[in-house]
Amino acid sequence: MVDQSEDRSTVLAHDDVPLPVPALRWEEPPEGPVLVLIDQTRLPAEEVELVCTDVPALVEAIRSLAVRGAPLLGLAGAYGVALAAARGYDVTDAAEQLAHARPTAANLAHGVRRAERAFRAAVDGGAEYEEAAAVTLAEARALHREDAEASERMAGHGLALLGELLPGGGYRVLTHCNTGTLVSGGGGTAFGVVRAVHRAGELRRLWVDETRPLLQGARLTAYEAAREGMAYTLLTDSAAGSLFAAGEVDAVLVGADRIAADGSVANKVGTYPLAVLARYHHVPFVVVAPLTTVDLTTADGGSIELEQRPGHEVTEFAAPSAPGAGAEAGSGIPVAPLGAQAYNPAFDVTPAELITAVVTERGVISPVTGDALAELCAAAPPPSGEPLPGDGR
Ligand SMILES: CSC[C@@H](O)[C@@H](O)C(=O)COP(=O)(O)O
Repeated sequence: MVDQSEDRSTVLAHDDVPLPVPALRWEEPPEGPVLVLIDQTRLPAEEVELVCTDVPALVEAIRSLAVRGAPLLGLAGAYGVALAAARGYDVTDAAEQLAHARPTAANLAHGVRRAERAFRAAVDGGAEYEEAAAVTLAEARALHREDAEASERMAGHGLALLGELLPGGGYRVLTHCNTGTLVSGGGGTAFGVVRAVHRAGELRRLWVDETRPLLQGARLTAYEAAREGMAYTLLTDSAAGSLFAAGEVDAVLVGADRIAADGSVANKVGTYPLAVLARYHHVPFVVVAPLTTVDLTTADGGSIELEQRPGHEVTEFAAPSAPGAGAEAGSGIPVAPLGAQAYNPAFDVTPAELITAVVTERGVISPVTGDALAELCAAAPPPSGEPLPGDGR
């Protein structure tokens, strides 16, 4: 399969409209179905669409973070399988490539396996190939709708929770990474709650961690906050401590990439230090995530595979919005001596005991324990909790 991704080089004309600009959509031009993504590596300087016509192109978009964030990775995975089916590629091979494109977000393998199971069930049930492809696409669309609904429910639960934790309103919320419309079929996870707080007139300030090294906070959350008309302030990740010490943070809201059975949460690197700071300063630390992020097959935080990214993301500054910026060592501006070693985990793990509450579409867990998580999932266990044949984890 040849990488046929195409930079449509369209600067989207959405500057004057609030998000949601769909971060991902399915299109069926005469040449065949495609998955259209907003290239998140080029935001905020340019809103450029990336058109994926095959699975290797989508895998590359996932690895390069053109498409990113746990819930959106789930959708990309499911639509990727649908794309493989619709274009007549080997679905099993496509599912393997997609499921392992990045290791930490539970949603990716969940979305892939859900679509793959739908395809298999259709084929095993005697469906013609085209019909099975249509079933697979319908499954991806169903996941998309469910994710949008989950966003809405989490926003409602999160808003109510903040009202209980912090009576009086007028919150100063600190967030990390990017968790809004750009990562979801709907309004997002933690940022979805922030938006609900803002729309309720209760957001005094959004503190946005820049989120080193790839600046998802500075480039993406600030972009979403600006479009929502929020009062927001950007800070370097290392400035968070002094902000807590000054009493300027009322609550921390973050998303999650994988929640283990013991309630430990893997999220963007830098989340764990915020949880430690929040505990020391008696500030609520709240995780917002759909049940597709819960992985009951991973026993504890120590068993979560944490993606390690290339050192050049730390030793070089990528020029924002240059096509493929930062993708290759040597393509950015060096900020360290040549040959410097860099430690660059993409995620860290926050233990359950540091988390005030986990907000899901099905309700809020607080205190966060493995038992409470299992109970929440028990009514209808999240599909991500099922063993995933061939998932290799
Ligand atoms: C989008 S909700 C939670 C997480 O996916 C988010 O906080 C995050 O860590 C994303 O990491 P990224 O490496 O940008 O995909």
